[in-house]
Amino acid sequence: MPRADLGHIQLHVRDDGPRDGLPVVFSNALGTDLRMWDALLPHLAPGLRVIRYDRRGHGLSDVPQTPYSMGQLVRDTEALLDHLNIRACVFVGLSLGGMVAQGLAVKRPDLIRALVLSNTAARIGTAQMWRDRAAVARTQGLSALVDATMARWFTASFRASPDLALWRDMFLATPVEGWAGCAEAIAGTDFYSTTAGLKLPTLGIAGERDGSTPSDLVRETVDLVAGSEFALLRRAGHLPHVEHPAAYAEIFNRFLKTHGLVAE
Ligand SMILES: O=C(O)CC1=CCC(=O)O1
Repeated sequence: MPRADLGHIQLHVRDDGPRDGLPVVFSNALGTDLRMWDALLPHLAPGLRVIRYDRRGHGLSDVPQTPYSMGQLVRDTEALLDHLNIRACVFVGLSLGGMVAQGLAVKRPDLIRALVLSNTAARIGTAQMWRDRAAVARTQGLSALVDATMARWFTASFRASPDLALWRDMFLATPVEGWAGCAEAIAGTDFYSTTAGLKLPTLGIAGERDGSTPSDLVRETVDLVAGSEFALLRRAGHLPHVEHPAAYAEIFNRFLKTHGLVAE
């Protein structure tokens, strides 16, 4: 299914695996598209229905006129899951995707059975920082932000490898207005009080060398959810599933098994 028509927007989506498998929805980081999960998929437990999508303003999805709000990003995802007739999914959100995960879990608990908050937080950075970055993107282009972003996302050894090119290219291919609109949505987001009210199986994952959402920040958010679990990946940055896909999947698969979501 290339693009889902949700009425107010068309989003690029991939819906793979058996229709009757446990639905697992992956929600991307700012400046990435659904290919960001490619390396992880071969390591996931068998039999899952895997749904990935490009957020508004990213990848092959529509780029509506800005401003965007977090409420709109959550509504887009809600509409997508309703469109695909998905209920009780495992929702994996990384960074901005993890903010959407928190907002969606509060708004539509019927859609989410278990939550993975990866390299994310209830509030990321400061509002001014995101507004400043959005202004730089609009005036100078994403090329003015790419080096600093790669340094926050990846460890030095990964940055020295040929694999970095894919991520630079993906970031630079993001429509400027889409990136800036989503950055401004992050600027206006503070989920501390609402995330603290969540009651569902929740796994937090952090990277030891994450320059965007340091592990202590991720842990602080994950600890808001009673009974949550937390895992730290060593020698990993902001996208630990890219640098260590097998280790990331092992943590995820174990979480699914512990909660009886897949067979032992
Ligand atoms: O761009 C960054 O530093 C990291 C980031 C914050 C939100 C997101 O999705 O990526």
